[in-house]
Amino acid sequence: MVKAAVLGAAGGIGQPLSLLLKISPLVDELSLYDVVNSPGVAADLSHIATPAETKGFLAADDGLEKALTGCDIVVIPAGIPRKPGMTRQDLFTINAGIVRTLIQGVAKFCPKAYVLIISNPVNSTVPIAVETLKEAGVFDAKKVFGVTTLDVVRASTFTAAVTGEVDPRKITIPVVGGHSGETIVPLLSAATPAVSIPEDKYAALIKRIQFGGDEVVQAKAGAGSATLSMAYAGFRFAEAVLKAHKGEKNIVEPAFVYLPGVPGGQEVQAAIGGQLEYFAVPIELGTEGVAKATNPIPNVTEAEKKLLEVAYTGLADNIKNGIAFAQEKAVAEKEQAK
Ligand SMILES: NC(=O)C1=CN([C@@H]2O[C@H](COP(=O)(O)OP(=O)(O)OC[C@H]3O[C@@H](n4cnc5c(N)ncnc54)[C@H](O)[C@@H]3O)[C@@H](O)[C@H]2O)C=CC1
Ligand SMILES: O=C([O-])CC(=O)C(=O)O
Repeated sequence: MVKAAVLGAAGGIGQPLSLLLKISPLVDELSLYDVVNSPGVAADLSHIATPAETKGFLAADDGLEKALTGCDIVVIPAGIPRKPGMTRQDLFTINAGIVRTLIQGVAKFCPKAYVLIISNPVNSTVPIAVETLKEAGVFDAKKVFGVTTLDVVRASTFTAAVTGEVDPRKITIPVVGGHSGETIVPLLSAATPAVSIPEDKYAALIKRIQFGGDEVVQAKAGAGSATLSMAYAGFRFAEAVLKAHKGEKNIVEPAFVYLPGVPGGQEVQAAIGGQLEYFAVPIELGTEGVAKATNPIPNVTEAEKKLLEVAYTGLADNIKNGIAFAQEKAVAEKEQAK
């Protein structure tokens, strides 16, 4: 029996993501939680003739507790999206608190669940989640993921558009680092199968993958950011976690993880200079989450080395902000409780 929860289920990502989970044979029970409209979304989805029992919960009447109790996997797309002119870090003020509160719920009601964080800025919300779980004494690094799959999906799509491959799914490109602008590092040299990008197209392709989110934000012109492609990507990652949980082998997807706590993470940390505790790398998934983080950068090109250097600097700041926020809140809460 697998129980999944979507927190932020009534939103632009939450609704199509919940639809994909509802029609997945990997899910037996589906909890939809939001501060608005989740019972409506749940009633709608519940008419679909698939086995997953679907229920909606609001904050009132212990909704978060009811949604999360017994959950095996929690996917979190709660929080505000960008408008044109904003960076993902501009979302921190509001989304940091939302993620912390929801993770406190996870710590209390389903501490052993896989936690998939979509809410931006991922480079900071994941450290917030980790600090919050540590504070509650229930942190398992193997089960906490920042979802960067959309960068991997975009890398396939945009690279295929350059090489002329008609099916982008046939191209796999590791995308490492973080999830915003220049912290996103596509390693085209490690593509499988190998791809040949004309020199005069390389910089534009990298930029398009790094700033793919902006394309959607601008096209939606104030009505939000990527939702449908993100629902596809979020489901793809959730499905990978659940398939590996059931014992399927050789499932590898990049995700943003806490390196000191996962198998292989310390080697990756050393390979990226020893400073950063968080980094997106290809993860081999197993029955208990991360089975192994793999070092994706043993053979990077000079151009990729430069991209990585820029990413390290940006990431360090984003991570620091997330940790500081969670730690300050924890101290303030303890003071208040005295
Ligand atoms: N990791 C990634 O690759 C991507 C991340 N995102 C991020 O995902 C987040 C959600 O984006 P959208 O779905 O487009 O936004 P949206 O505004 O359409 O939906 C967000 C939902 O969260 C709900 N919400 C707000 N506060 C909540 C709380 N305390 N508890 C539960 N639910 C709460 C809202 O009621 C709303 O239904 C944004 O932060 C966005 O930047 C978006 C695209 C890609
Ligand atoms: O660009 C945004 O704000 C949403 C996002 O993370 C993406 O589309 O990659």
